[in-house]
Amino acid sequence: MATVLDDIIAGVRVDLAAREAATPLAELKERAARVPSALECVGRLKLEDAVAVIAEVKRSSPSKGALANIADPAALALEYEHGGAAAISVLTEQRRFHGSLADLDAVRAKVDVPVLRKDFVVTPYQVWEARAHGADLVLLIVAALEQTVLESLVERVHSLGMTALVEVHSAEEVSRALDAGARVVGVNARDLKTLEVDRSTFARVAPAIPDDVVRVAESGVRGPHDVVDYARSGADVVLVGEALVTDDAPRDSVADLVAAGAHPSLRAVRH
Ligand SMILES: O=C(O)c1ccccc1NCC(=O)[C@H](O)[C@H](O)COP(=O)(O)O
Repeated sequence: MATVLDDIIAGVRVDLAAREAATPLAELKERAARVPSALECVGRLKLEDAVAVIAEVKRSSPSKGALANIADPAALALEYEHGGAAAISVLTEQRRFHGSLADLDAVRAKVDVPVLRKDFVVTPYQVWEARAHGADLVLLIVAALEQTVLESLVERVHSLGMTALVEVHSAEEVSRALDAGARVVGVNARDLKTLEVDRSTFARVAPAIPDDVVRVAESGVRGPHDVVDYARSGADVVLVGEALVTDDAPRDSVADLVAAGAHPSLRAVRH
């Protein structure tokens, strides 16, 4: 039986075919050559004494439906940046998340911190698109990719100067991510088959991620206490969407998460 992830990817492939027909790869490559180089991300995400926050621009989701009417994604991203976000995640998938490459362009033009293209990337064309639209980071989901494809996509992301955020759900997938050359690994608490969020997934899976790799806890952060819990389980970074887009004061909320991640009581845990 097809999973939610399978359905999402089927739609992504249809939309991708239309974009490939409209914009040849050669044109994308020319555009990619004209945009500023990708920002270095590993150092900005693995901080000495604090948990970094990646704040997400997320209008809608398969699990919750419509979340927020984000008329100006760049303005929201700027609020996040002013709140102390280390990077901005922009969902570019259209059908289920109501995102777009135009959102990525708008955010890229507004903020100075790294920008993540958050999508269901299954071909090199989408990696070139990410770079052509100014992304610094690209999400690659292990569960969505054969190992040889994952390896070639990680290689392509890194060869274009970007950083792959390789998403896993189990220790076995961590091995695959590391074999593929991941330097940043995200453990998603959301099961992409059932859409259930289980925050304890991070604590189970993170020990399989070596210390020199950036550990990202994705999904399920409701507030500062979840940042603290993820940090105690070894997170270097938290990636937060819903809690921020449904908040009236996203800048303050990001600042609260950043402050929680920098709390002195976490220093002993992180050393
Ligand atoms: O959010 C969903 O419903 C979803 C469903 C299927 C695949 C991916 C999905 N979300 C992508 C994400 O990983 C989250 O947007 C991200 O981790 C932030 O999560 P949250 O803070 O819980 O919104």
